[in-house]
Amino acid sequence: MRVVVDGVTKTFKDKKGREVTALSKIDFAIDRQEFVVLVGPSGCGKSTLLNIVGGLLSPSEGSVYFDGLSSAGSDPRLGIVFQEIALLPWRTVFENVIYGLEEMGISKKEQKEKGQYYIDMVGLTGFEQAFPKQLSGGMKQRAGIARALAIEPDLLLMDEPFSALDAQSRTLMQEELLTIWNRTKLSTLYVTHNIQEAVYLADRVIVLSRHPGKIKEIIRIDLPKTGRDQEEHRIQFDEYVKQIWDLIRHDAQDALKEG
Ligand SMILES: Nc1ncnc2c1ncn2[C@@H]1O[C@H](COP(=O)(O)OP(=O)(O)OP(=O)(O)O)[C@@H](O)[C@H]1O
Repeated sequence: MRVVVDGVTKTFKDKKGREVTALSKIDFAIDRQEFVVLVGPSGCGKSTLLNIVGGLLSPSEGSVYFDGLSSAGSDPRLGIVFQEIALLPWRTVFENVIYGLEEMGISKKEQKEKGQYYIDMVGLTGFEQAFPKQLSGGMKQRAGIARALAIEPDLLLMDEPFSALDAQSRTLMQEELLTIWNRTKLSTLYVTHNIQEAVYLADRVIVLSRHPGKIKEIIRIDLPKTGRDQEEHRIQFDEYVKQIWDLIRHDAQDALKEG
């Protein structure tokens, strides 16, 4: 799916009833089979923007288009993965993964085939009958990804999906996500505040600044999609990280002061 975000502005009312502009005149596109990462300091509006694209929030101004048509509210063609994966605790991994398929009303046989296919894809084979409380953080995240993929969405939205994981699990999940992405080639919008993660995953990185959230720069990561972390690409990889950090540093310092 091709996504166009056109002139999106979002204002909220703060506790004192004053208008706060969280996002101001945001324009960008996500091409078919493109992995776009939104990066920026705390409070720059990354989650707000992702929620607007996902139809969970409506913009104050501007529009979002899916394949040229104005999007309206939640759309069955979207798969969404949040930081806190809300698996249903009384359902097994398998039952959680097929949740969206049940809602779509497809046959039991197809639910079983698709559910198993995506459970295998995320590396949870053997855990079909486990309950969420029996899973590690990384496994829960895998189950959440399988659930989002099972509906075979046209657009995948991910909001800091690995930020609750320890550093090692996070690295492994990033690798795994790229492997999965290479198989599905889904148009993806991914939010993170982790610059290395952005450079590792993205075709393009959109750097946002804060107060109000605006696009500061869009950077194409001109490295092969797999093996970016290998020695031969290290200098270029580090240059991208530095370039993005230089764009964010000032805002990040301000965010830190404001707490
Ligand atoms: N429901 C809301 N009501 C009022 N203000 C809000 C609301 N949601 C977000 N904001 C404000 O909008 C701005 C952007 O918030 P948002 O959560 O999108 O930023 P973010 O970049 O995702 O931050 P973080 O990295 O800390 O999650 C912030 O100033 C935030 O306080």
